[in-house]
Amino acid sequence: MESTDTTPRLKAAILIVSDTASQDPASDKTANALAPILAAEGKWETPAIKIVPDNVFQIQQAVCDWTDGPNWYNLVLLSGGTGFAVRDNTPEAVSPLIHRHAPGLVHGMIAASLKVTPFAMMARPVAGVRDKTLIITLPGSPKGAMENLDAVVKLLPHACLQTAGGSSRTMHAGGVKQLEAEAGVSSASEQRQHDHHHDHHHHHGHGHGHGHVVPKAHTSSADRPQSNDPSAGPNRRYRSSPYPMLSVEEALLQISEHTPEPTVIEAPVNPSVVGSIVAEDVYAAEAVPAYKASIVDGYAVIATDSPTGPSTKGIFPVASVTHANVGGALQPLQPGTIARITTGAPLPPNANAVVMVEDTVLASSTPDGTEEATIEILTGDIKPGENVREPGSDVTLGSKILSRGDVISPVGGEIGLLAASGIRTVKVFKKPRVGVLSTGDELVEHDDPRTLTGGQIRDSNRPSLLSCLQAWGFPTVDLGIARDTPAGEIEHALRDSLRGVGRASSSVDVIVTTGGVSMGELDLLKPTIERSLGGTIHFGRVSMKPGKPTTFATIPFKEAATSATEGTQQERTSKLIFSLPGNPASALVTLNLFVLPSLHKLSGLGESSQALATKPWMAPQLGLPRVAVVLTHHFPLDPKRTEYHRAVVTASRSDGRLYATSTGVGGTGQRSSRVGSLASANALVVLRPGRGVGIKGEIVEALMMGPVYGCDTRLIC
Ligand SMILES: Nc1nc2c(c(=O)[nH]1)N[C@H]1C(S)=C(S)[C@@H](COP(=O)(O)OP(=O)(O)OC[C@H]3O[C@@H](n4cnc5c(N)ncnc54)[C@H](O)[C@@H]3O)O[C@H]1N2
Ligand code: MOO
Ligand SMILES: [Mg+2]
Repeated sequence: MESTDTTPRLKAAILIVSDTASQDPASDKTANALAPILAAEGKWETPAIKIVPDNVFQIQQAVCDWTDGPNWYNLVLLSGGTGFAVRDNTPEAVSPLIHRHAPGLVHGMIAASLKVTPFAMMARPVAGVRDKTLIITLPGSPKGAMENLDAVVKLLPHACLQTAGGSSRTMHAGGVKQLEAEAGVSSASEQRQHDHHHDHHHHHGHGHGHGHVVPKAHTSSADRPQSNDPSAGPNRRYRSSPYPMLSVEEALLQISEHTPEPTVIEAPVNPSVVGSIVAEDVYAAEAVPAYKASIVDGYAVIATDSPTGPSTKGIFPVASVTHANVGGALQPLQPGTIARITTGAPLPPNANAVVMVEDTVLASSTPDGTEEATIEILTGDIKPGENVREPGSDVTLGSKILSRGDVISPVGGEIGLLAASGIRTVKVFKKPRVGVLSTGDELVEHDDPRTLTGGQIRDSNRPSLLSCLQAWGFPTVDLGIARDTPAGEIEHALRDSLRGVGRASSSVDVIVTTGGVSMGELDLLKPTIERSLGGTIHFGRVSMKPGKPTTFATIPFKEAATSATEGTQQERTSKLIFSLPGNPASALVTLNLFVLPSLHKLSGLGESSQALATKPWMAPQLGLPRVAVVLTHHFPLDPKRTEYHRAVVTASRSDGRLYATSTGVGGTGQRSSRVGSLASANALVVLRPGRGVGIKGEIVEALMMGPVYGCDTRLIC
């Protein structure tokens, strides 16, 4: 049936899910069987076709390529992987992507297949809407796929138009009745009854309620807690967190275990490499100095050790002049003459020492009066080698100048050494790129000039977290604000940042989000990570104050890696996501405590142990430096959670110790909503849980977030 109207055609895509066909595309017969069924309707463009293996992540990525972003398709059909075999996981891949399920289509397809074979009972199809795209899974066999598509194909244009936001009035005018007639479906009112009848198929709650068994941390994936299903509604949400409460140490261990090894890049020797860790020992490409050089401004002479040799004392003709950067070959110095020389300039051949200009006087000038003719040297005990740098005496050609694990510090010493030794590029560990996303319906850009209304608040987490990350030297991407509603906005923002589209021009390695990790019905991060992105939450609660609901997860991710020998190839990696609490002090404290060590590991700081042999006094340190501090007053203790109390640490000049003073005790001082508790703070004082207070004068551990600027004036410095 050829279409005679001129309305734009709908876009369809077919994803063949099959390990076999992905190895041998010619073995697939289903795509070619399905395309003519769509073509016969006259309403579809020629479908796009792609083949992937039975791999959840690859299926999801292929579907999202067709549903997300500006080039979305009206219809995505998947074929294969819907049965009971172990590798059949298409429904598991597609379900989390669906925002609104369409069980009617599923019933329709199964009913049609049951007329042909009872095996239809073993099909597990999924259908529903993601954004503006209708997604339907079909069986893998050409025959089964055709039967299923035949059962629903007449409805699809109408369904897709509604999905895409078309008005039902214009669509009705365009012939929904005709479509219904063609499809042989019931009238709209009958359809409503039908839907109602089958409504119980919506919303599969997981049945975890109060009193469910809380699994032990990280035994097996089957034991892992599962987040709330947000679509189940607030009356079905958990009333106690399913995530085990980890200690900070256990949480750090999880982070260390799941943070990938650092990757190596070749970087130019310039300020952009500061803060990087050297990945391969570096050997001097040039000697420093490359020639015999003067250390002072004066006169190059021929000195001798022999008591009977000629003295350097006396009047000598100035035979030549050498400046730094002298061009061409130097004339050898003749015995009995001297050569004027500047600091750093090469000595002429035969010269072996330099007399400082301060140890000489002018004896005579040239006839025109402009130049030195003879100079009197006042000292007779100049030794060979005096005031001379031998070639390679600062850096020997080929000697090791930096070791794997060394930090290229902002002090400038390492950059200087590399530059001096003729090193133009250096192998370092790649600094991770960090994306920062704020979540929450209440958030307003901090610089929005409008007056806040209702429950609106300024987004203070994003600027504060981005500033902190940049100050640590990591490249950052501002991922903006994702709203809790409409559903899917957080998921889209996370997917885009992983794929390097939208605000992230290239893919980020680590995502930091704030907000939405606790127990509220709009706390969507955990379910989004687990259910929509197929991620694994390694912890979702930590026994600490502030920061209790801090969440750490990995998301499987496949990215193209280019290898010089094999061209572009696919490589499986995972990305890290730190979902920090929304309370501003909690967000900043947990960024310092949990995100920094992971970024340090990704940057190769853990490799510094290699450099330890040469620097035994320096233990490699991931995360904030730990020091001992003396409390200048009583600090209240939390009975249950370890507290990271924001404090100003100062150094005493009199006893050399560090002293900690709280940024605010009592009242609202350390409240996790009060970001002001971090203003002026340079340390987190670690207070283990207990009764009463940490007593004035007690020595406790503190984590240094910033430099020690002041000395403690109350402590006699
Ligand atoms: N029933 C329970 N409620 C809460 C618990 C709990 O265990 N049981 N934990 C509390 C703790 S502790 C924290 S911390 C917070 C964490 O909250 P969420 O991570 O879920 O964050 P939100 O609910 O989205 O927001 C909390 C708070 O922070 C403000 N916020 C959010 N984003 C920003 C931002 N970008 N800039 C500034 N402020 C932000 C938000 O407006 C809220 O006021 O949960 C407790 N609740
Ligand atoms: O643990 Mo929350 O971060 O205190 O308020
Ligand atoms: Mg919340």
